[in-house]
Amino acid sequence: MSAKGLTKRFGDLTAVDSIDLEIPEAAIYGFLGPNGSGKSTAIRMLCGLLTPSAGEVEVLGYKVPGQAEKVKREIGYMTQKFSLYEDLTVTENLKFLATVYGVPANKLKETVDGAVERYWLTEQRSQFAATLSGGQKQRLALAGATLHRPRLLILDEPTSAVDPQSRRDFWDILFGLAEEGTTVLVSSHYMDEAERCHRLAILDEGRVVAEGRPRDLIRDIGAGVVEIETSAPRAARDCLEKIDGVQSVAQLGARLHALTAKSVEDPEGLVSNALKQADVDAEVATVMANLEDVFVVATRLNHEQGKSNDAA
Ligand SMILES: Nc1ncnc2c1ncn2[C@@H]1O[C@H](COP(=O)(O)OP(=O)(O)OP(=O)(O)O)[C@@H](O)[C@H]1O
Repeated sequence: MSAKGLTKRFGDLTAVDSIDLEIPEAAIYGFLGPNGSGKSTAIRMLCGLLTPSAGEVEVLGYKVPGQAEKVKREIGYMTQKFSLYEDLTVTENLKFLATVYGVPANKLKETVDGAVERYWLTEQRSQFAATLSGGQKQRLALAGATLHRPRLLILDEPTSAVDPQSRRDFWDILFGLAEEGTTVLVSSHYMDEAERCHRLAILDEGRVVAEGRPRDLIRDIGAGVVEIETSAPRAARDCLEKIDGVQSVAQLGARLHALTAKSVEDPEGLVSNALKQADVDAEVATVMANLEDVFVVATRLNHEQGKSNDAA
């Protein structure tokens, strides 16, 4: 599927600003970005749920917005605030949804049983939805969103509020669906989740600021990444933020990551000398970037370009 010049304006606000995308089929494609960066709006336009202000989309062989109605029949959609009937059991929920999707009566049992098994809900099949754990509820919601075997599955921040194991289980299921040919669009602000996508677009203020396979984005970050381990992170940060060539300093767990400009030839030396001069005890090492670093560099560039466009 592809998008060209896709734009959405809400009054004065440009929520999605002329984005171009090429999304491979049968892959998991991620949208990563902070709150309000336009992920949901972009995804909703891509699958025909929201009419663009400008631009064109080609999806599942259809043109959007013209053929949006046709696309809608072939998508499964699950958002963070999925709704289940809490006072119906797992199988009753699925039976109800299958009926809504128009699964014929003689196929209902087979469809529901298949979903129960595939989404690891066999033990809970007679349990009321209200009594399921967060991860089980989420699998039930996904089972519901895929009962009609959609070719395109849209997941809008699907794994907020579930634990890491449930998140991993959920992703195992997604990989299975993609292998069978489903295209999955997923929005997230979790880096670990974004890292699992086959490809991803990083959005900032409605623009695509980086796009590609996670490992390529990491390899091509265009910045030096220096990891700092210290018992005085605040002092280290204060010191490094004043140094020319250091573009940003972010705390990642117990460590700091300093990102240095492309032009800096010896990032580790620069950081290490600055800390020594400021009397901050620290261990310093050059490390591979991670997606969070990529995200920081890409959004920073976007803001700098925005500022220079404003000044021009
Ligand atoms: N129907 C609407 N009317 C007016 N403004 C809207 C509407 N939908 C979205 N917006 C605005 O468009 C911008 C992008 O919103 P969007 O929901 O696409 O961001 P997001 O990246 O998905 O954010 P989040 O991670 O919080 O879901 C926001 O500033 C939001 O307030």
